[in-house]
Amino acid sequence: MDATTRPTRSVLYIPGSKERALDKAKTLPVDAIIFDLEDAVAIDEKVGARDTLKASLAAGGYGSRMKIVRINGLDTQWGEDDARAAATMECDAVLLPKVDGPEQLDALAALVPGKDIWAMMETCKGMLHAEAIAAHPALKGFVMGTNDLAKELNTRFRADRLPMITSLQLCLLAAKAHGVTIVDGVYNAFKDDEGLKAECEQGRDMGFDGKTLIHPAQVEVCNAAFAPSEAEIDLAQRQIAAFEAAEAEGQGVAVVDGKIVENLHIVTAKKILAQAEAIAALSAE
Ligand SMILES: CC(C)(COP(=O)(O)OP(=O)(O)OC[C@H]1O[C@@H](n2cnc3c(N)ncnc32)[C@H](O)[C@@H]1OP(=O)(O)O)[C@@H](O)C(=O)NCCC(=O)NCCSC(=O)C[C@H](O)C(=O)O
Ligand SMILES: [Mg+2]
Repeated sequence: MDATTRPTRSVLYIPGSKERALDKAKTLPVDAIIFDLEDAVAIDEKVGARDTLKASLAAGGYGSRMKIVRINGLDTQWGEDDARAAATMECDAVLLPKVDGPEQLDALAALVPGKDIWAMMETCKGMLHAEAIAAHPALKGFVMGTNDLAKELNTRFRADRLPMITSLQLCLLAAKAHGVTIVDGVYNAFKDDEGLKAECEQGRDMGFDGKTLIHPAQVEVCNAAFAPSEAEIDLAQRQIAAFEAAEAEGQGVAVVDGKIVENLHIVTAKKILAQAEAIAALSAE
């Protein structure tokens, strides 16, 4: 499973200070976990959470779930020590909050040599510098921070997210242009399955690779929304078969369900099948 097919449908935040939640996550069918040292951890617990988290990651048990550690900003009193601690943790990536520009990633890269870096995209400056941030050589993923973004923009909550569509699109454009994974922001009302489903579907329609979550009850809805559906898998298989048959007859175009199928559609079809296989492999673990 490579970086392009590794599923990131569901990305669950876990407060790095909560041992019970750290243990619970080992049993949840999430594709990735953000072990949080930032906003989910109370000020009095910030320093202790580093040791709790380091011990939990060292003990293992998270299987093939991607392990991402979110540190505090480097401009806070905890950030640099968090980064030095994260550099020694059993994790796949370090996530920096409130990234305004690529120079902050340079500073983090010097503290966590060899680790992949992910960026929280949640400030107005970050939106305006999204392309330069995505282009950073250590940067492998974007996480939308829609709560902080709403705060900075002074938007009101709307189910259609119209006030932040431009920001979401700017980050999507930057991520796709540089082959970077991008996951959507959290849905705060964690008992509202219908609202979550609608926002997941909107995120999938827009091109997000997955969504960040705050509670185990959100995982199932999210995994379903960001996995290829049976209809999509069936269509992809028929497109590939039809295109191969057309090519064998010297044609460059096939027709499936009344719609043309060209080489570019086959690229998408093969990606869908690869994603479905990768998800099936995870489920079989
Ligand atoms: C929201 C919560 C505080 C609710 O917690 P709680 O009241 O304990 O929920 P439940 O009693 O329903 O929990 C049932 C069991 O599930 C475990 N649990 C709960 N949450 C998690 C979790 N996130 N990961 C793993 N396990 C979890 C409980 O321990 C219970 O287990 P058990 O007793 O064994 O059955 C809580 O869900 C929570 O703290 N969520 C995370 C909040 C968080 O991480 N916030 C920061 C990230 S959001 C953000 O910052 C986005 C961004 O920066 C932006 O700007 O938008
Ligand atoms: Mg935030």
